Amino acid sequence: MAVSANGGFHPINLDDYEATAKERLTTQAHGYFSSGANDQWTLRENREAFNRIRLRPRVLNDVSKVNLNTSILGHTSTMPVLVAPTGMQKLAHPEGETATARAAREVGVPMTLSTMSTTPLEEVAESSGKGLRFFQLYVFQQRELTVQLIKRAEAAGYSAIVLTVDVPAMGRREADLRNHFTLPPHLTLANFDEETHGATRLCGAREAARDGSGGDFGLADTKSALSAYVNSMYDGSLTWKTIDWLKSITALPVIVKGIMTPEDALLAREHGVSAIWVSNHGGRQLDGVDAPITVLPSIKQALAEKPVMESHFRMPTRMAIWVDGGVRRGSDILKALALGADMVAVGRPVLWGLACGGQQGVVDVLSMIREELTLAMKLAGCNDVKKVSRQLVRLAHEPV
Ligand SMILES: Cc1cc2nc3c(=O)[nH]c(=O)nc-3n(C[C@H](O)[C@H](O)[C@H](O)COP(=O)(O)O)c2cc1C
Ligand SMILES: CC(C)CC(=O)C(=O)O
Repeated sequence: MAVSANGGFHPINLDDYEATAKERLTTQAHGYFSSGANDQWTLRENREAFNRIRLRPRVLNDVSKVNLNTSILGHTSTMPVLVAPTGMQKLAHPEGETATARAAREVGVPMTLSTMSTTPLEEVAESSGKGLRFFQLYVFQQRELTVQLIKRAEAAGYSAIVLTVDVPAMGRREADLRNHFTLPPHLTLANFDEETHGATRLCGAREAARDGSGGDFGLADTKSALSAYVNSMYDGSLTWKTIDWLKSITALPVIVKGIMTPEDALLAREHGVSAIWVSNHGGRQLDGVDAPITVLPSIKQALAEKPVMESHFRMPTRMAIWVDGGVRRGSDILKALALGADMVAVGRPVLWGLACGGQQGVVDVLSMIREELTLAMKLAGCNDVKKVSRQLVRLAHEPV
């Protein structure tokens, strides 16, 4: 049980954080954080897919010390884990994104800040100082607004732009429709001001839908203010040329988040991105798609089979692979690394930690992940994340 008889909170795994967070959050906030799209098949599959992957431990390999240090975009992370972008974190805790960023810095892992932050990106940067931060970008129909966001992220010391490409329209999150999701009056989308953006608050969904500048408004937009907002503000016309445009206006590395097929992974590399982020948005967009961990091996293989040589040095171009979705155990991270991921991201567990204990709660969640990963490495006979190989796992269709 997550909460002891005296009301103390003694979590022993990430699910305990989730159970306690549910008790502490409003119905609207918990519904927004936890839910997936439609029947939530993909949301469940993100977890279940990990259960179908078996580990193949080796023994007698001196695991008295385990090295988790990982290089990422020329920086160092104390483990191959990063914080995924999640919107509106002040719904979880009054210190919201600031607490998450400080916690990530304390633990020594990168934090990705969402465009949909309830704290201005500059304030997050200032409060977390030298911590490694990436900025997640949604492209707005107002292109100038998008350019301003990028310039501000550069000026504030973010080290990469993570372009999310799996939200050309809002996924159908039925919990949000049932709860008539909106931001409470004391919170705003803090990266924008009312004058330039016109919608720093998700006000009444019905009005937002009616006032929107474009898009087809359906039932969802009259029931969820977030749905109305996204469908009226985001640019649904993005193409691969958008990557070229983005690269032409920023010198920061560009990461594309939301890749789910080998075809798109190859295209991403052709367009010169620094990393692809294999993700189905935590099961919140298209229900019925595979889990990222399921598609990861075919993406890895396609990239290896068709290497691209850098013209000058004749070296294969190295595009990193990051993955997220349903990671709740240290052994999940080990499986993802074995199947070809360079970095593994966590979304909801960080929100549960934030809801349970603010900055310290997020530190505790990330520390628990580190402890579990270290133990999984030891028990699998691997003493360095750089040495994790494909031989460490067996997929269901492979012989024992
Ligand atoms: C409440 C919530 C808000 C999210 N907001 C964003 C966002 O603003 N931008 C984005 O690219 N992804 C967003 N995501 C997706 C996460 O970055 C990530 O892909 C997903 O949560 C990973 O799955 P997990 O929660 O099972 O770890 C959000 C996810 C959740 C649960
Ligand atoms: C505005 C939303 C699209 C933010 C988001 O990415 C999410 O809630 O999953």
